[in-house]
Amino acid sequence: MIALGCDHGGYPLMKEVIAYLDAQKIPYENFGTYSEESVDYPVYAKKVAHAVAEGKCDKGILICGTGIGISIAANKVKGIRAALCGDVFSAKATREHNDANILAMGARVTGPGLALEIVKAFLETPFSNDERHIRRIRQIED
Ligand SMILES: O=C(CO)[C@H](O)[C@H](O)[C@H](O)COP(=O)(O)O
Repeated sequence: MIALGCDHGGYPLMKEVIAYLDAQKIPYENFGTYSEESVDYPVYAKKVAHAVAEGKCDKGILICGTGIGISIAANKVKGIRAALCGDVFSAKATREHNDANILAMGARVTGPGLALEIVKAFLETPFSNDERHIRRIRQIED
């Protein structure tokens, strides 16, 4: 189950992400927002981060205008490793190396074609389980 959240700046891209998940039959829970009416991104970052940190959802996708504010907010929740990605290499690497559990993107930065490739890479790439990466993740947690 994928937890979804965005602000008004991220909403146009979130619609594309939802269409992609529907087409791929990937289950999700949408925590909003649900329109382009102005809202505050920390509200949605918190909902998605808690759903992931508490194990109700396996991973999350957060989108705001740049992806910066919403990823900063999500990373305040213990157990969350939110990665702002604007390219496929980073999306793959953050799964393999950081075991990132939330993907953040910027709808005013990244176009929909690339964004969906980033989503695909993030959702399909497993954590490497490499000892050095496990050690570093533990250091982040500490
Ligand atoms: O938090 C952000 C910047 O780091 C996001 O891009 C927000 O979506 C953005 O700040 C919203 O801006 P707006 O002028 O209120 O639309």
